Amino acid sequence: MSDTPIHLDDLRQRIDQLDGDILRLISERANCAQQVAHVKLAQDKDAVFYRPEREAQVLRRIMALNKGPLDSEEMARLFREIMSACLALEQPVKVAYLGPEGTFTQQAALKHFGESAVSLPMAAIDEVFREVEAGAVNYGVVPVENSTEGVVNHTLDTFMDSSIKICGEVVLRIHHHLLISETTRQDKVSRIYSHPQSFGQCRKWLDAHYPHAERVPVSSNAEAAKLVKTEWHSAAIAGDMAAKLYGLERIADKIEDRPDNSTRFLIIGNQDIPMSGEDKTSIVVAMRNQPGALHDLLEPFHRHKIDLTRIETRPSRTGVWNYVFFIDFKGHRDEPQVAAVLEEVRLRASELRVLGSYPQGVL
Ligand SMILES: O=C(O)C(=O)C[C@]1(C(=O)O)C=C[C@@H](O)C=C1
Repeated sequence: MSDTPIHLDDLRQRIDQLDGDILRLISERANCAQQVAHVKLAQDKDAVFYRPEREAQVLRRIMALNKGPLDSEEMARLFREIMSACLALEQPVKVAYLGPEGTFTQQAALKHFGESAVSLPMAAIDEVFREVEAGAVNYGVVPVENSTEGVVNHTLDTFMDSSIKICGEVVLRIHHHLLISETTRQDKVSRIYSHPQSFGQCRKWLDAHYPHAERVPVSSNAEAAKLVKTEWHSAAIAGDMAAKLYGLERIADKIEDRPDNSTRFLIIGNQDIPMSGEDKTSIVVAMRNQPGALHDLLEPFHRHKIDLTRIETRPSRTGVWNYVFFIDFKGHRDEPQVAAVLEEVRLRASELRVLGSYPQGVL
């Protein structure tokens, strides 16, 4: 360290200079993105502007290049927003999510697409699927599994009746808080509203701190936050977005039982996504009802050394789908190894649908 004193004014002058440079470079980048849009349109009048595989590559590269002092996730988040704004210049992306406003699903949508995306709340998971299928929005965001509470069955079931594709995934750390409004008598809380999954994730904390409060399940955490506004003896369990949206006070922070509590969301769309280099594939398979069916199904994955990341069984809802398995694994359907496994599985199964190959979540 040199002994020369550092002056605040000098540092601020340097920051002003750097901000000027950053501004110029971001504008140059935005100009490039506009030119990309022209090139895409010249190639195809129905060009798709959002390219998840490219976005994943950009973010991964930034994280690899980063030398600090900002941590790589923080840096990638900044670039996430720059890309989101650049994409909005090409064409604003419209995203439906499981609402209402203030849900974790909205937070996941913004984390994945950035703040420049237009996000639209839907009342139910099926509605998100329908809006995407109808082309009313470009993409949808739905929850699929939570590390504490397990799978969101409704999302998996909806895939069985739909031709929608999976275009991406995003994992969100879920922090729950106990929230009250300005009219709540904090010492008189006798009722707590939340989504059933959130009650499940905060069970031990509630047993220890509010064993006698009535737990009232509602359709979303945001709905819970809204209800608290009108009742002086009630509290809600919800996340930061809902707390901010309804102006509630946090009286207990991060009350989830497991500190690593997280939820995985899927990005759904009508598009096949090219390889990004680090991808996942999701399939749904129906097997004939016979002994050894599951072994037959999994054996090719084992032989080709393909890494399974999840397997779920759902009851079949038609005669054809005796056993239905939802399987996620590492790799892209265009990789020869993966293509070979899919071919083998197709021969053994009574039905196979590839729901999508997509970049593994980066942020
Ligand atoms: O490379 C592209 O295809 C672009 O449109 C540029 C860009 C970017 O800003 O880097 C913007 C949007 C896409 O989703 C991916 C990347």
